[in-house]
Amino acid sequence: MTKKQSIYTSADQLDFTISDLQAMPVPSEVLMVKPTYFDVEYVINPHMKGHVGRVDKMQAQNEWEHLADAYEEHGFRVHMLDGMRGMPDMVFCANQSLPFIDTDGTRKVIMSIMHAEQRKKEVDAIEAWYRTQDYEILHLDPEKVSDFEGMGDAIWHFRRRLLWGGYGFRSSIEAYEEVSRLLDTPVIALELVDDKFYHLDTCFCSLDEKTVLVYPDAFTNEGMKLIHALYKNVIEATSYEAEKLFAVNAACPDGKNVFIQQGCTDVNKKLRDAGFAVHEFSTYEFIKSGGSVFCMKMMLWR
Ligand SMILES: NC(=O)NCCC[C@H](N)C(=O)O
Repeated sequence: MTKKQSIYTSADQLDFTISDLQAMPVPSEVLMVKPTYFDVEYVINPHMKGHVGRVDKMQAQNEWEHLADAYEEHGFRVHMLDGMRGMPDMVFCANQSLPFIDTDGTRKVIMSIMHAEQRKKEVDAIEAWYRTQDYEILHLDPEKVSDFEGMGDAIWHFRRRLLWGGYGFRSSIEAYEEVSRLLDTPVIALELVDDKFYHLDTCFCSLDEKTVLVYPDAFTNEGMKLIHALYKNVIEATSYEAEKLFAVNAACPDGKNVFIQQGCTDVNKKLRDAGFAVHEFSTYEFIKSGGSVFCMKMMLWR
């Protein structure tokens, strides 16, 4: 596909369909950061309010282990990185980077520029791990980009070279000009309008090439038009399940199996009706910090 434009912010700019885009392999490995030092120590999103010092560490460890086991049971190799003292949010390892595989098989990663001061030092810790993994490491120009929180906001279309990029709270739209240039990939930029859905991964879950799970009120009308223009099936979560159960912060690592927080009855029925297998997990301790299944891992290519 010859790209006329790299960043798309409205549906009338679209000059391609999904089938015009190059294919991208599905990741086969997962990075998870152990929750040893996970806690709620500060408030940088609305979900953390009232939860400072209230994490049940033992329960968090159990929840994390069940999730890690599930990736292994589904055939993914899981890299488990030690958490670090003083970095209570490092366990949300979707946020410090955006990995990528090039058309020639080169593995690259763009390191984040965290918006929250409290989380900035996590990026060096994750970068040090990528250095042991033969990834080409790329950095955004801090003169041009103030913030970009990796796969919290930048989500690959399943199996296609197209990036969906949320902006407004933790990442700025300028980041996507840089990301698009560095990865030579078009980006659909979606403005986020509700601070309870401060990362794209709280309101947009790419399930397969044709299907996405969203919480519509987190987007502008134009954003929803873009989503409907490129996805045949748009599954919508209710406000209760999206906000209280983080239903949309689910993960569908293989286009078939959806890993999701327990109790999302309405979304689960819609997922099953659409042909997906649903696997429920308790992530209540992590929801206290504003995260759930999706942001507790990073998908990687081997
Ligand atoms: N949604 C995500 O991608 N990550 C969850 C991050 C939670 C963390 N307490 C934060 O506010 O940055």
